[in-house]
Amino acid sequence: MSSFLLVDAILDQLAEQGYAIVDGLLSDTLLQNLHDDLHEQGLRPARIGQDRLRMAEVRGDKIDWLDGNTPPQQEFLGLTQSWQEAFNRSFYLGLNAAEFHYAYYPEGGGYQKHWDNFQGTNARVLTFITYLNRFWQPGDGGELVIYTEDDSAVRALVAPTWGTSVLFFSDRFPHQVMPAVKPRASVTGWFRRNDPLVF
Ligand SMILES: O=C(O)CCC(=O)C(=O)O
Ligand SMILES: [Fe+2]
Repeated sequence: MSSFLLVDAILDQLAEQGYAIVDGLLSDTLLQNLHDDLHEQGLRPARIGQDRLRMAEVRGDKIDWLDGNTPPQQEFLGLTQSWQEAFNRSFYLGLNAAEFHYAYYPEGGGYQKHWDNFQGTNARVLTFITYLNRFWQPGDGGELVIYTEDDSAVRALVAPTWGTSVLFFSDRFPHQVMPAVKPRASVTGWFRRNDPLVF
């Protein structure tokens, strides 16, 4: 499927179920270049919440924010701009910013169940993840578990395989990363609505 049709598929799935799972949104070349770029960056242990505590038992990944300082980051961020416009056109979301980071979970790393907004904020509107694990097999763990909005059951289970992309409305779905048997890499980020009146 062409990437234009995939964006349409994402819009349809988001409208119908609040989340979308697609394969092939990014070209194989871009996936490879992002993968190589991730491994060249000096990733740092991720921090939790506004107090920026580091708690490896809650969240085991290392991250590096994309600032567009390499060609694959520039290409990726350009694509996210066009998607942001499509999301705004379809859903009137008023998205006006986006942020993305590489994430790398070492062997055994996971991320306990959480929502993606810090308490008392709702700037993160849409969560986006693309996985960069070429040889992921059943049994390697690291699945993304998306729970129902009332947090009563599992809604979807996503294996973090090469080129799989996931989007969901950040405020609606609690989710979790199961411990990975092998190191697990991704690009993760958020389309945001930053309130211009709040400083
Ligand atoms: O990598 C994933 O599948 C999800 C990551 C996540 O939930 C997060 O970074 O907030
Ligand atoms: Fe999350």
